[in-house]
Amino acid sequence: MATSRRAWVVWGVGLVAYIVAVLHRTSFGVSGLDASARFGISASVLASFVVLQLLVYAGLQVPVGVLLDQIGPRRLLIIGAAIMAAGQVVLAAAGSVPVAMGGRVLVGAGDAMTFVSVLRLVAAWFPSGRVPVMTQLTGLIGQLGQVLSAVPFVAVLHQFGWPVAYTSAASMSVLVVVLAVAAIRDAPDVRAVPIRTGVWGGAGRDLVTAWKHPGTRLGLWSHYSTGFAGIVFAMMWGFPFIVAGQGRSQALAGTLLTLMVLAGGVAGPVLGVLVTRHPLRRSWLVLGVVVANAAAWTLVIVWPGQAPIWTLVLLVLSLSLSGPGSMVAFDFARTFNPPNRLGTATGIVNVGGFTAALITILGVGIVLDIRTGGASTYELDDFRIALCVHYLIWVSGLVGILRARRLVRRRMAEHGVVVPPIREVIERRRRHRRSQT
Ligand SMILES: N[C@@H](Cc1c[nH]cn1)C(=O)NCC(=O)O
Repeated sequence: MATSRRAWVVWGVGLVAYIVAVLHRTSFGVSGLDASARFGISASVLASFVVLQLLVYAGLQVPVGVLLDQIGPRRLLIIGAAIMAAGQVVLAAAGSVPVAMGGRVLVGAGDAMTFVSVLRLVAAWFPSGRVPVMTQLTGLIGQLGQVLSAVPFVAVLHQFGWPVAYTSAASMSVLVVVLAVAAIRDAPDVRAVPIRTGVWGGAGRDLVTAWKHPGTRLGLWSHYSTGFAGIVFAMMWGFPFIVAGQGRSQALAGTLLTLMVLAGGVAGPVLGVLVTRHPLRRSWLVLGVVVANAAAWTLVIVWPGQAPIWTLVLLVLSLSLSGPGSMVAFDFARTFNPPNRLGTATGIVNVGGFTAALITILGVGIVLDIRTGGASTYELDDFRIALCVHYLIWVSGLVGILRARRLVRRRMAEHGVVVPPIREVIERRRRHRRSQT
């Protein structure tokens, strides 16, 4: 299947929808100080907005995935954009914490519908060999939304104030609705992807079948183990750790976070190409990302006293693999499930990283609170202990990956596909190379 011009247009509009979703997702974080002043709230209440939003996002992934298989990506994307626009309008007008939280719930709900819809469009419109790279590019370019919230959104906020900033963010989603209505179709040949509009009876069965396939669970555990570390660092604890824990400047913290996004821009396409070239070795890519993340954090955590800058650079370079690594998980969902169950399977996979991030953000916060007795004056040693929550996720994730991988390989062997152990492959290649010299 060749890629048509229409495919690029559909992907382009889907991508704009995802960029705008990431803009909405991150807009509250960048207006934290203004939010504190506007609603008179403390840092912990502010953090609870992030937690609530992640909770709604993660909690809706499975129902949204099921819905995607029923109504198709075009409609779901449009509904998601409309809900996010409503959420940002509510926030623009909010004068109290409960109303503002209601706005964030709507944003989290609409956001939950966007990424899975775009991935479904990618799978439907692009040849399968191109899907891993297009998936990586989608995840990668989507993060531009974070830049849009950090720069133009903050500029409008400070120039024209809270209501104007949030209303203009809402208007971006109205634009997405218009573009999606005009340009998006579920698939090149709608009959090629059976969207079972109105057939809800099979949804529960699909959910069970998708879950029962070990390939879906391999995706879930892969997303869980790789995706969370980057989210935790970027959305919550990276900045405070560098500034309050490591005693570095805010400028350096900002530079390191930017470096993480830029390095992710290189890592994403590289991982996409590796997945295309070595589809039977995807789990090793995932395991490599987990080991790289854990090793870099361990180095920084055990370093006596303030860690040198090069270790912090190494940490953010390693964490830049987190987002792209988690995209490999969606490839498991895609290749182990038929198109009519892909939304459900993608939703299940996407629960992983966001749930793990939620647990870690809360866990680190709780340990910090216990250590400091609730005062928000954190020392390096407090962070050292609190950040160990990461290991719980890595260990449980690795167990999940290895168990699901064993079941996947057993199932593949039943269908005549035997994946030779990596040691055997390396040895075979070494012997082959020796015989040629
Ligand atoms: N892994 C992320 C996206 C990503 C890719 N590269 C950096 N981040 C993911 O799972 N995204 C889902 C979403 O809704 O953003």
